Amino acid sequence: MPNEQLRRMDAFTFPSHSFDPATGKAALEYALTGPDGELRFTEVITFPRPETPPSPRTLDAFGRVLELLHLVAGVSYYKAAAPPRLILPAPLGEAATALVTAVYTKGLAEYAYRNDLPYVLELTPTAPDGEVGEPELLDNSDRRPLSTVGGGKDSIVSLEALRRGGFDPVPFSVNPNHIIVSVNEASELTPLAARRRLDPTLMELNAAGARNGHIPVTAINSLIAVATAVLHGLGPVVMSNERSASDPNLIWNGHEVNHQWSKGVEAEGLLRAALAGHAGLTEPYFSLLRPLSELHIARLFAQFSRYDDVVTSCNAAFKLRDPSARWCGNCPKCQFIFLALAPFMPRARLVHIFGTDLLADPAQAPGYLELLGIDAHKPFECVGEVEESVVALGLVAEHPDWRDAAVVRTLLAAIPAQAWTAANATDVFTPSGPHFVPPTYAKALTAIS
Ligand SMILES: CC(=O)N[C@H]1[C@@H](OP(=O)(O)OP(=O)(O)OC[C@H]2O[C@@H](n3ccc(=O)[nH]c3=O)[C@H](O)[C@@H]2O)O[C@H](CO)[C@@H](O)[C@@H]1O[C@H](C)C(=O)N[C@@H](C)C(=O)N[C@@H](CCC(=O)O)C(=O)O
Ligand SMILES: Nc1ncnc2c1ncn2[C@@H]1O[C@H](COP(=O)(O)OP(=O)(O)OP(=O)(O)O)[C@@H](O)[C@H]1O
Repeated sequence: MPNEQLRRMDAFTFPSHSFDPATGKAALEYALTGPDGELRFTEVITFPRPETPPSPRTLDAFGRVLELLHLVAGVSYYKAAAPPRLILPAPLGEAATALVTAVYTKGLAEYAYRNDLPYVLELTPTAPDGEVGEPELLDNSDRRPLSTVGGGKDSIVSLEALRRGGFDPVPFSVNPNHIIVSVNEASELTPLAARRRLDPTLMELNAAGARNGHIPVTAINSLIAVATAVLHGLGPVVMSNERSASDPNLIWNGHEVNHQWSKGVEAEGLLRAALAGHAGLTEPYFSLLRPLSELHIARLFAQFSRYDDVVTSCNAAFKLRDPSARWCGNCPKCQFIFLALAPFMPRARLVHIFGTDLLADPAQAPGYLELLGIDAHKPFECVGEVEESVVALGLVAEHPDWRDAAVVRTLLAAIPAQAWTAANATDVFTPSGPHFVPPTYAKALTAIS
């Protein structure tokens, strides 16, 4: 479909969704509609099937989570045209409406900013009038937790914290690639996995120059994880989203633009409320690492060496097409994580993990200046706060392995005195800030501290 037709699309709708318990397949249908006709998409999610057939009650709760997933996963297709109207298929309660509205506005804020579509930040979904049935309560909070694994250091810290805290976690991933498979193998835990297949039409539209951009993928993965936990009679989904994920990159037209919005604490609260209000789940989902800074998590990760040959946080390794084998060694996320881990491990170990020494390579200095807040805004990537980078730089400057590294010398010469003052005022190693960690799970974090 030519791009002019796509740009005339005036509504995005959710025609239907279905689930087949015999195959574990859910089909989520979407449509862009406009004066030139309709463009349909089907996303297919294949859930792992439980050993014993789920009860009607379980299937009812699962179906309600699937309703939320249907609405949230539409962002991938909405963004190909960004029409002004979002038309929901059925009446929706307050908490679920708040989640869906936020996912299409705050979750798409970076996309709106980069494509210069300010109205996306103000989208208001419409739904047919009608009563919304109250869900039956489902309390699985005492069952084994499902702990998501993304291949990076954060999920590894959670997995190990849960294990040491005696929680017997089940690792879970959506579309696990070779990195995630290797991390799971290194953990020696038996994982569950779901498959997610985007409609191939989306790739054709992208190739033809349709609108494209960042989407709140963590909200989608989170709901797939919660649906899987419900289907398998498991307990809460444990995420590994840190404190700094809630920090915006910039303000645009009076709105916060946060690349990591769906990893932030606001999204976590909205998701929990929607799962309670719409599906009756009492303790469905929380981030264990929420009170911690990235630098604190890096320090905790350093104590686990069994993942050194496999851990990979670089997003380039998770692309659907042409992924890098492991760390690309040249993006803000690689740069940040290298600096964050450097104070807490010998240089030889870190260079082994990354396959390269970023702090010895002068070409990396400009990227580090951005991370330190000296040039431009915080990059649109999963990186920590500017103060965390400054604290890490202060620590490597005193570390015998790192203090003479070329990039460390360059950065120390460039950093203004006020940056040190601001960083000294923040205690990055003291847990703080709002979180939803249930009291029973608090011991998991103390077990690895
Ligand atoms: C791996 C990655 O960073 N992908 C982003 C990239 O996509 P690219 O075109 O380079 O390659 P693919 O990932 O193979 O995707 C192909 C196209 O498919 C569409 N798409 C993909 C996944 C999906 O869930 N929905 C989709 O619509 C999209 O049109 C792709 O072009 O650039 C894209 C455009 O900016 C991004 O949308 C891709 O981001 C992925 C959705 C992704 O998984 N990104 C995570 C690595 C990511 O950004 N994580 C954030 C968490 C943010 C959050 O709030 O959840 C983070 O680590 O900070
Ligand atoms: N493919 C996936 N399936 C399920 N959950 C995922 C997947 N990828 C990431 N996640 C989860 O989403 C959250 C954010 O992912 P993120 O990439 O920041 O974490 P990570 O891979 O654990 O660590 P790092 O920040 O070092 O990359 C984490 O809780 C992670 O477990």
